[in-house]
Amino acid sequence: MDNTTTPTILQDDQPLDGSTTTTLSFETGIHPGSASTMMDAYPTSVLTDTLSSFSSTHSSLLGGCNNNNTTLSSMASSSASRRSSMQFSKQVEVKETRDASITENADGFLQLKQYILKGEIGKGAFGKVHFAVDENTGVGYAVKEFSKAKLRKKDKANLFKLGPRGRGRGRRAPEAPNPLSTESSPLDLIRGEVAILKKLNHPNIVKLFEVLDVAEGDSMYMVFEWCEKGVLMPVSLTETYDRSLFKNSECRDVFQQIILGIEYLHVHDIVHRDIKPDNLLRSGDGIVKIVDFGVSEMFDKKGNDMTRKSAGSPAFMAPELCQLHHGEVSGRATDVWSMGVTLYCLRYGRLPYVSESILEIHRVIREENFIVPETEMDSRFVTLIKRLLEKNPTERITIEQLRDDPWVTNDGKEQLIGKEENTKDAVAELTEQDLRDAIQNVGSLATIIKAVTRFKRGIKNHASRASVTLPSETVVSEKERTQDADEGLVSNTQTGVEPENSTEKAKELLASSMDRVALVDSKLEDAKDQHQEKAEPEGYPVCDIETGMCYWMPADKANSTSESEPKGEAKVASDERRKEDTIASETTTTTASTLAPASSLAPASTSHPSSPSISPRLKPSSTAHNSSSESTSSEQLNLTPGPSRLVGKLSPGVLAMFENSEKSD
Ligand SMILES: Nc1ncnc2c1ncn2[C@@H]1O[C@H](COP(=O)(O)OP(=O)(O)OP(=O)(O)O)[C@@H](O)[C@H]1O
Repeated sequence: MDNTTTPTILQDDQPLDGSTTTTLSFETGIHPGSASTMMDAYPTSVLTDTLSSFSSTHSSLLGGCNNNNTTLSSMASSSASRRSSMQFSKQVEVKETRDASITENADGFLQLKQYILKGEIGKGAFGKVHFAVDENTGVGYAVKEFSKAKLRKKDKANLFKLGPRGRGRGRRAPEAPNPLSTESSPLDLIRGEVAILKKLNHPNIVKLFEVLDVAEGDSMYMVFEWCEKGVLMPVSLTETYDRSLFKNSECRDVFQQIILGIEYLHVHDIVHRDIKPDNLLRSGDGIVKIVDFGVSEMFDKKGNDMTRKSAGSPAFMAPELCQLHHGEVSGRATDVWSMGVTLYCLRYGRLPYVSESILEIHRVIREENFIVPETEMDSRFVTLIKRLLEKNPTERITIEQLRDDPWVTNDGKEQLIGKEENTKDAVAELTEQDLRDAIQNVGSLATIIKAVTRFKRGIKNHASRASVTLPSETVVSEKERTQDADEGLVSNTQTGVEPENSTEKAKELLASSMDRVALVDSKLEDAKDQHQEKAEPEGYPVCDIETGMCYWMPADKANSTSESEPKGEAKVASDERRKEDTIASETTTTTASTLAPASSLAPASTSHPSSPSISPRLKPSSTAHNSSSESTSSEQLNLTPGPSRLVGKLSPGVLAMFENSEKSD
């Protein structure tokens, strides 16, 4: 850890670099209406050739940009208003467009609906960020592009890491059924993030206006409020340099805005989990905007913020997250830690903990203490930063306590607006209406119910083909629900089943089953890749969804139950994954004892403690789902179960049914 740099600590009105002129202060006007606006606002590294090519020739278009927030106001007035009352804008409806197209307009710019993409202003992990102007209104936006392929890959990786409930960008509570994750549209890959952003209406949180999927091609887009002044400050993860951008008072003002934004999130049971200067942008009038809710989490139970998940940037991660198998931690407390690291960066221009490698930085964060430069003269700041970067999360300062902190309030002279006013303007909980809207966005309710019905029918048909006996109670209720769903919600009411219950159940089942299918698909894809590389004999991958192992099944061994010795297996599931619920546990309670006799089904012994139950997936001709396989026995279907109760649940029949249902829907 470097401790050689010694930032000069300055009084309230002095810039931290000790200079008398401010190079990038909030008062420094970045004037809208010319391409140089963006040149000033963004580090040159993120401005690409694309941008420079349009800057001179098309400045008129940019000049037409009519952002409401580009009126520059002084820092003093905006911070004063933040302390008395804040301007909460009206909640905007987030539009979803699923069949957008992207074309080149007469001026040579790409056009996405009414948005003219003027140039690249940044790069994210999943694609570029463009500056765009609405051709009708002249308002500027930041349009974030996502590669669907990259998102899918990440989503599948998340399935293994987190289980089906914790997938996607932006997550809902793990225990909650997630009707938003049915992935019937590519937009569902970002639905968690969209669902969170839809709920939020706060001056310090970036606004989302529209999400668009371009059916042809790999891209989809999120249209955000344009934060004209770009990132708050660039932070190097390895360098220890002094970068003095903020006056002491500016530093306080920025931190106050971060507190207000995070308080708003926390009160509404959302943790951001990736607070860092990179994710803090500024609008034209210097208002701090928290962005990037890609790893954020929304909790269903009021006040409960315990999570097992790790997310965020290593240098900003709380010590309790910097260890394997860390168990449940408070999401709110981890956000507060990241705020502490961010404040340290703002004040001293560098990170409190630096290291060349992730493992090392985790160790440093866990075990070492940061250094407060000797030149620091404000004891209030020293006390505050120590309370923020307190290693014990239960002793760490809370947002509530931050409100009264002497440095934050400048000894009470610069109080924050009240908590009630700050947090009033949000939809705190997902309502029934929200769920309905979300479902309508991924397809009509009828389609969902149809898909669930087909799925359940498939399970039942398959179960009977595999000599599986469903417990009578389950069979009856399955039958009832199937009929209900077949006949629509009206007949649900007629049969005494509450529509909501039935719908909820349907959504839950569909989400769970689609998760399961995605899981198997992704495992099979990995296994296929591996074996293609090794030039294995003709065959196909099979997957044991119980143990999470994938195997290569040579074609000639396909029907031989005694030849199912795995080889070349790829271990793909974690212990956590194995603990995840299963389709069986939600739909039927098939047990090993209800399966066909072990003699006809049991595989040869394997090197694994739990012998694999192998379900062929999209197997070529001999066992593919076709009319002849409809009536085959479990043996012919190559259901080679171990003790798993899941045998037969994800066989070709069920999977093919899903594929067909996806196509037809
Ligand atoms: N709303 C916005 N207004 C202006 N510039 C933005 C906006 N959003 C992003 N940018 C620019 O694009 C860059 C990349 O942003 P983005 O959030 O995509 O990156 P990221 O942190 O890698 O996120 P992710 O991991 O979600 O892709 C930012 O650093 C910023 O320069």
